Amino acid sequence: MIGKGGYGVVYEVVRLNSPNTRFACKAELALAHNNLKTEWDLMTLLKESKSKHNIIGVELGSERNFNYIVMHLVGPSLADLRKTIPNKVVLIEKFRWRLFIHRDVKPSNFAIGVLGTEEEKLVHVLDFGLCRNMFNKSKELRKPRMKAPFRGTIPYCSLNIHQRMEPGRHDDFWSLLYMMIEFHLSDLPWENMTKENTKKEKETKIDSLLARCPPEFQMIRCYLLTLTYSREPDYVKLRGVLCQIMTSKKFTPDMPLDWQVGGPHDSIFKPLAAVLKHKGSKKKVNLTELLDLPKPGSKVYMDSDFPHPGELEPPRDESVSKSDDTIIEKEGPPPAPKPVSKPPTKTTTEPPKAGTTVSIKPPVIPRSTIEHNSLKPVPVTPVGGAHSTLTGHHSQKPRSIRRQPHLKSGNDSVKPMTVQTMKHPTTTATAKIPVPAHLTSGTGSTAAPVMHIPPQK
Ligand SMILES: Nc1ncnc2c1ncn2[C@@H]1O[C@H](COP(=O)(O)OP(=O)(O)OP(=O)(O)O)[C@@H](O)[C@H]1O
Repeated sequence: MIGKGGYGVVYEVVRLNSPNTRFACKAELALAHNNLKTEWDLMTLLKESKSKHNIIGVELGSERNFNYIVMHLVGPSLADLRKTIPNKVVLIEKFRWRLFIHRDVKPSNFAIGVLGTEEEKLVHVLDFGLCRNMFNKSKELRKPRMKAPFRGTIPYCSLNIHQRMEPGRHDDFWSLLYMMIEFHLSDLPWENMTKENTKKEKETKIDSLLARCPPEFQMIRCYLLTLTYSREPDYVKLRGVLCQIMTSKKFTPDMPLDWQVGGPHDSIFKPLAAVLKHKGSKKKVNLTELLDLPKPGSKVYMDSDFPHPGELEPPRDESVSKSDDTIIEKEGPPPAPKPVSKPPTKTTTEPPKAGTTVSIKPPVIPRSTIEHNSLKPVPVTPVGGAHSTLTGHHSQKPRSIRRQPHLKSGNDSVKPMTVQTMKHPTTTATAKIPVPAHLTSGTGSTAAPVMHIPPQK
């Protein structure tokens, strides 16, 4: 297991007939709304852009009460890196969304490429389960809903989202700004607070936090305050300000990154570098080309280029929708998983046919010694492999809220989980999947979920 989110688990997997090539497999309990299908559709769409920052999906499938995606493996997330690197410096590369908003921008949803490969210089965006298309079929901006259900992760969501306003493109940038503050100052004061207290802190602490950050952070904040749902962010301007932070810190694209050989923390990361092949490792990555930093003499953004809070009241968003093409996203408990008809009684020890199965555990290198018998933080000792979770503190990460199961109680903590064992139908491989308690109690099925990855067509 290499990652765990609020709704599923991510494993490093290998195809049995080619055990040296590793992939990642994200598995989730099948609910009425298949988030992994949304994620898959986005991956497919992004593939067209041929951006090196995309994660390539290999297979989408479902088996009994699980859905899964097999995708290219990446390295540690920025959340993992931040916990590992003492002075917590991370570079943020460019990214731009044209049609979709992510709605869950946070450090654990960005990951560098596999350590020790060319892609360790890239940052990939993960987890498209909450993405939303801002445009309808006629390519018009969808009308904002009067009230939008809470989606995202409390410490990183914007104040608009706290107020249940329709999330827009600027809200992803607010989350990015909170992330940048966190990286710069080591933490956010509201990290473990309730939703209500987090909102208050975000309202009252932002000035004092920004006073301790590079001046460009305040510029970004002032600019974001002028944006609304329908006002498209000026990506060139925002990128210009981000690049300016790089230049003012004297970072250059050819500098070794913190985790690279020759970088300030290579001794921590060297032992974790890739020892096995993974898909995509042959790509060459030229950061100078990719970052395309402004040439000397280009515009330098000043404080005066941005309105100050209070100087420009952002206009309220225009009309809200009465009934339009907006997908109705309900807030409230998710439906119980569909009852599963009798689990198969047939167990066979026949060897799997070549190319037809994917093992749940990589048989080549033992990664960690996690026993998922509770959701308490489990110490993980990385023992090798291209990717490492580094700290193993998955269960402490702030989790995304999709269809929030516990809103009525006003409690923002994550629901406890129980463990179900996934048995591979044709081999003896098993893996334990933590399952949120609200999905196993009551009318839900208690049958052990079974995961079988069908042959690739
Ligand atoms: N392709 C991948 N390769 C390697 N690790 C991955 C990959 N995809 C996800 N992970 C790891 O698994 C973690 C959880 O994945 P993801 O965010 O997609 O799950 P989630 O259930 O949607 O989580 P959350 O509730 O926190 O949003 C990530 O932070 C990352 O460390």
